[in-house]
Amino acid sequence: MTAPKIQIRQVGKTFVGDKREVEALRQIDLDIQPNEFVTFVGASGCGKSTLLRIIAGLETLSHGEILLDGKPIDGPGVDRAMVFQHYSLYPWLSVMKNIKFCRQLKVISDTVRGPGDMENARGRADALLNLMGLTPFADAYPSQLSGGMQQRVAIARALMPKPATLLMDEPFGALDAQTREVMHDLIRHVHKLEKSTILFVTHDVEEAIYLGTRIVLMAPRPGRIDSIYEVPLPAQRNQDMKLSPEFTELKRQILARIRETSGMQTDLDQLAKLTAMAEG
Ligand SMILES: Nc1ncnc2c1ncn2[C@@H]1O[C@H](COP(=O)(O)OP(=O)(O)OP(=O)(O)O)[C@@H](O)[C@H]1O
Repeated sequence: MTAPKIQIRQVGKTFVGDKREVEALRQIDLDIQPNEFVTFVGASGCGKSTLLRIIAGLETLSHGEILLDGKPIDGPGVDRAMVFQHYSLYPWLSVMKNIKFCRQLKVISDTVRGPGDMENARGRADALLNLMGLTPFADAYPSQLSGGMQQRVAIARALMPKPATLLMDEPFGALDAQTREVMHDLIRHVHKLEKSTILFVTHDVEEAIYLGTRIVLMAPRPGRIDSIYEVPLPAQRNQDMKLSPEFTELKRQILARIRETSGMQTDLDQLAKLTAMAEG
């Protein structure tokens, strides 16, 4: 059996403010295998983004440890790339320059690399542009692109340094339903092609099932893992699978569990009681 890509051991995170402390994560234990596609769902505030940010090295943890390829994470690295909901492209750079930007930084910072690497970088940038269907827009600026296209540029830029792990925090949250479907098939294709390990946070349960091989459902106050679901779909997916009984049953189970863990059910019950009282 292969060693896990990521080992999350007893991880806790408490944000300490002037007036109060927030326990964003408590006792998170999870192993993620190389080339897995794990999706994270759960009520708002259950710590999904915090966990991703800790793995990215953008946030420190308060307890426990996270091992990446057996070594503790001690900051950001080119082996991990993060994609956010807001595309955060450089508006003054063309599509091609946005994609190459991160790679250039890596090349400049790495004295062992020479001009040959710049050639490789150009080849990879061209290949990524092609993969994302952006070749005709290489010289366009972000403001000239739709939201879906901007997010494709952001994904291409994240993939440029060949990160083994891709951390995606609601990357398609701002896109319309049709564009999201296209992006879903694209990101599954990227996963297969690049053999990356993907951790993907979403509020959309359908998205979590369609993309993931495993779904981690988190619960809030404190943020913790509530349950883990294996997705009963084949590796090769298509949009029609969303209508299958396995898919709809899993979606029903997960939505019900999110309602239970978020306290929304109690709110709805109370609302129903109040409505009944008001009606007489
Ligand atoms: N920098 C911070 N300082 C203080 N509290 C924070 C900080 N970042 C997150 N939190 C708190 O930690 C908890 C978890 O937040 P986090 O954003 O990780 O949750 P989430 O599950 O991603 O939420 P959402 O689905 O709404 O994006 C929340 O209570 C949030 O208010």
